[in-house]
Amino acid sequence: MKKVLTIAGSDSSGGAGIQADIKTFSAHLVYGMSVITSVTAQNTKGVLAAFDLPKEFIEMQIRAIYEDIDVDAVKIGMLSSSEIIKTVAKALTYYNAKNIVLDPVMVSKSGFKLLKDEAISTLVEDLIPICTIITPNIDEASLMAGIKIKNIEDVERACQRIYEFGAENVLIKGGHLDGEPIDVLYDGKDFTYFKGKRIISKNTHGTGCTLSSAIACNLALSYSIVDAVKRSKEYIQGAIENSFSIGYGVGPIDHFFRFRLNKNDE
Ligand SMILES: Nc1ncnc2c1ncn2[C@@H]1O[C@H](COP(=O)(O)OP(=O)(O)O)[C@@H](O)[C@H]1O
Ligand SMILES: Cc1ncc(COP(=O)(O)OP(=O)(O)O)c(N)n1
Repeated sequence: MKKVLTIAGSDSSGGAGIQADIKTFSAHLVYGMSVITSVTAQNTKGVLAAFDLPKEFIEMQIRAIYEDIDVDAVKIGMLSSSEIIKTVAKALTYYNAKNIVLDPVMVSKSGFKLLKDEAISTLVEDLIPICTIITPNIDEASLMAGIKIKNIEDVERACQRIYEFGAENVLIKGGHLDGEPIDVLYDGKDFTYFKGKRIISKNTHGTGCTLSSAIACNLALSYSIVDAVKRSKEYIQGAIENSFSIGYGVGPIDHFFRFRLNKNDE
């Protein structure tokens, strides 16, 4: 059984963060584990508050796992401060962690800041260089690359700029550009384009968390980077197609659509 770890924040409403990651791991039939960095009070309407765990306790959780269990891949999500980023980077370097997938979570869809502005440079300097792949959305890529992204040419330039920070691969997600969602992968040499079909749905809570977790699962399952992204893109497409409403705001996607015999299964 492959073993995959998420280091991320908790979403009380279950659509994003640790909860989305663990659901994705289960749907990929890998064994899921978690290191919680922050606890958010969150629902489909937005994030009410976030409470960071002490860095010593985050380090202790990482130690508990790596000193006992062989981790096949690790996905990193919400790390809200420079202090937490440095703690995670140092621990993963110490344990020689492999298959590191970084979703550089900055702001929730509802507009709540999940990463302090002053910590972006720490993310770039301390964490990106140890990552197998980083998966920013358009806004996150714009901020890191210092490029206003409006089209695919801008996406390609941003990929190259972020690659220079030291990640092995850069995947810029195209969900927030007009038209069909195209995600662009750059490995320092070639660009690969992953085209999706835009689904008109208000229920897209946790799409970024889910895509990065699926990539971690597929890397753990020994797929190449290109195949891992291709399979994860197919997975997110199906999960959004089967998204559903709970609450009054942005509802979740269906992590388990492949397991349902028909659409009316509860
Ligand atoms: N409406 C949509 N229809 C189909 N795919 C989408 C849609 N919105 C986002 N995606 C896909 O979901 C993944 C997450 O993308 P994105 O929404 O850009 O990231 P984030 O959730 O981090 O803001 C990407 O693979 C993107 O192409
Ligand atoms: C605890 C926590 N982590 C990450 C996010 C952001 O999730 P993401 O999939 O990038 O997008 P939205 O769910 O915000 O649409 C979050 N909200 N909470």
